[in-house]
Amino acid sequence: MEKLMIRGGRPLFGEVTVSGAKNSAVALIPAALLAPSTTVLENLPHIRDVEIYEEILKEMGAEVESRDGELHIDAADLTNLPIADGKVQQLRASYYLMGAMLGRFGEATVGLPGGCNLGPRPIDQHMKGFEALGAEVSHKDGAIYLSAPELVGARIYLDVVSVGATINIMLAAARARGQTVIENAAKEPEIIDVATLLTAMGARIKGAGTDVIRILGNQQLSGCRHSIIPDRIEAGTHMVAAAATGGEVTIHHLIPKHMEPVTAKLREMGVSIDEWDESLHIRGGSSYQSIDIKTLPYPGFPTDLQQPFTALLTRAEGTSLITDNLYSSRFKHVDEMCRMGADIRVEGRTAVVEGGRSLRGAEVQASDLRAGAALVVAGLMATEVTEITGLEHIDRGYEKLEEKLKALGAEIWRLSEPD
Ligand SMILES: CC(=O)N[C@H]1[C@@H](OP(=O)(O)OP(=O)(O)OC[C@H]2O[C@@H](n3ccc(=O)[nH]c3=O)[C@H](O)[C@@H]2O)O[C@H](CO)[C@@H](O)[C@@H]1O
Ligand SMILES: C=C(OP(=O)(O)O)C(=O)O
Repeated sequence: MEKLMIRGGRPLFGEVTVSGAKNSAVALIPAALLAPSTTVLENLPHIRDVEIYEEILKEMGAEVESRDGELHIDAADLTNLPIADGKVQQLRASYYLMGAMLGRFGEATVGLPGGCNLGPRPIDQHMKGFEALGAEVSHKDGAIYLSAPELVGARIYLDVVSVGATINIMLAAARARGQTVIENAAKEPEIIDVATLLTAMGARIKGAGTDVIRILGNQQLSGCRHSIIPDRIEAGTHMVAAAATGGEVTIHHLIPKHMEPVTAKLREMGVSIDEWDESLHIRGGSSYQSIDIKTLPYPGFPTDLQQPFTALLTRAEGTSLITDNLYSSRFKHVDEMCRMGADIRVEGRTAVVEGGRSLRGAEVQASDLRAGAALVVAGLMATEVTEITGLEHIDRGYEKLEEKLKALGAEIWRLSEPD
């Protein structure tokens, strides 16, 4: 078993560079399967979700080679194997194999996805989209079977704003005959990234980044070269860690516009932030105001940073409220943080954080990716040593987290112990 050990209490100082976005990478890799040729993805993050995808693609007959931070995917000899179990359950974004394989072959068998356990995570809107494009959807032995004699563009209104459904429908629609219109689409930057790739492959896409996206399909897509956008959630995690330790950190390779909901909330607390074209400078203080946060689809405050913010808010003066409007049970970090001396209670979808508490090191477990990030932030703030287990969750989504924090002055190391 591996453990992350943190001796807290040291302010972070220095510079850190953000990696490519996890939630883009895991959509762009399956998108590359839509063309029977080679796509090169630059700025790929070295994270477990990407590694699992590479393994899945190799099993399906694609040639995959990782060199100099680039992933070369040659999908010419891709075979339409059922992808029913095993690796697909290790990550959430394996659901994009449905849209990609349906688009490429008109048929797909894909197991139900895994990913962070945040309460119910239905995929009914993905299925609604595939059906509108002409696919028949059936469930068999825990897998979903999709089949369409021909994919034909359609008008699809999403009942729920969903990142996954928007991208999955875009993938299948990129190879459909005619135009698809997605209404009430998600507006996340990762959706624009996918649209940029699909456009370079030969689809015509308008409106990505707004709530109406138009996709004119092309059955002759071809490979291309694409550079992945910076990870706004990793950037936000460093911003929170810098503020939480009262440090001073310059964060490079980010898009400040993507950080606006996070920047606004940190400024409201009293954190000083300077912005440049591709960098932010965070200057933490010794005391912060309490704030209220409500997570919403982009451009609202991201649910993926709700948990790390909870750790920071234990330092604020007064009571803060954090409501997660996307996931009803994204609070598994709370009990662990209470073991470290935090005073937080969960009331329905809201965490009530009593500020002004000093945290102390404890043995805690990361139950999901951002719970892990929250515990790392808590560990950096705490006195004494914090031991974090459940690192497989953190490794799904953060590239070299402890190396990056160590370079900022954190006392953090990984221990391997026999199980
Ligand atoms: C791999 C990836 O990109 N993961 C991100 C993606 O997850 P994911 O794509 O799973 O999240 P969605 O945007 O689809 O989910 C948003 C909300 O819609 C609901 N919903 C979603 C689909 C559906 O068919 N029916 C339905 O009811 C979900 O339960 C949730 O409450 O967006 C989330 C919201 O920003 C982020 O937390 C995840 O990091
Ligand atoms: C919830 C997340 O990931 P996933 O959707 O891959 O489980 C996340 O990145 O915070």
